Amino acid sequence: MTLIDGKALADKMAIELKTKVDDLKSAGVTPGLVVILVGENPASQVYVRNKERRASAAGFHSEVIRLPEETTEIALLNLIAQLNQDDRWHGILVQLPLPAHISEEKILLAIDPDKDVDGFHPTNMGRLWSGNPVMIPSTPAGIMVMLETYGVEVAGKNALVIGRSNIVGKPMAQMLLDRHATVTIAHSRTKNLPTIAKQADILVVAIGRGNFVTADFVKPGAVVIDVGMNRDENGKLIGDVKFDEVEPIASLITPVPGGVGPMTITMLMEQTYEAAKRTLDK
Ligand SMILES: Nc1nc(=O)c2c([nH]1)NC[C@@H]1CN(c3ccc(C(=O)N[C@@H](CCC(=O)O)C(=O)O)cc3)C=[N+]21
Repeated sequence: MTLIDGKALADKMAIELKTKVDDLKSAGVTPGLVVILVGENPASQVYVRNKERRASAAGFHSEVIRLPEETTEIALLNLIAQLNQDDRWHGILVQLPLPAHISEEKILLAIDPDKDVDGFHPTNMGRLWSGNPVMIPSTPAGIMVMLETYGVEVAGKNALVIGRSNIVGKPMAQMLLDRHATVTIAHSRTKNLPTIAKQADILVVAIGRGNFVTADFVKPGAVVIDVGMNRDENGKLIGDVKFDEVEPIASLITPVPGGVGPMTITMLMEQTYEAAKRTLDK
């Protein structure tokens, strides 16, 4: 069996989370997650609906604030300031990408780092890179849980991360490094990528190009994690890895859909729960 079933793991963790949330509620705290969605990006609509469903299934207090495309930067900053002060919310998530007239950097800086469930605030990035993670990006966090659950040895292994975004590639590299992998980060300017990829025991692909990784990139027995979310010419969801070709070579591989995506949402929920629990210690 070579498949890493992210959907099944997410469903299992959701049941366990519900129990933990019930206990926290008995102690007087209901985890609260608020998601802000600006504009009409159709892909964002799907993700946000999934988050909403998972949050209410876990027994969270949850709300999606939908704002029109023409919302100004200052209006969004004011809203965030207000949510930062509101004790009902333990997690604040601003769905990316934002419309071009709003600075993502300014918006991410405005979120209280202790409520930044995405872990995108520079304070949280710094905490992660200095070995004191608090809120961490959900996609790589979910990948680490999948590796652990499927018994993948990370220490001493060659890990290659293809993609260098702040959201996936960079935090992924740091989390693998923290678990003692030898980490390489490759990207669009990397030369001889198939040759480098063939050295990897663990290959994480987050480059955003459909079917980019083919059989000639993959060392026999490698663990292949596909973060890609692309649409093919028929509108079908496809990953960055050519699954049918790579699956027979890999020892473990994540499918798209049903792999990394559901675990991303699970980790958002877990981190909101953890943030809510921390308020008990204050
Ligand atoms: N501030 C912010 N935080 C995010 O975490 C964030 C974001 N912005 N912007 C967009 C990306 C993308 N993302 C996904 C989450 C779940 C699935 C997911 O559940 N995918 C399902 C299928 C979904 C489908 O069928 O379209 C799967 O892979 O099985 C996908 C993508 C979170 N993102």
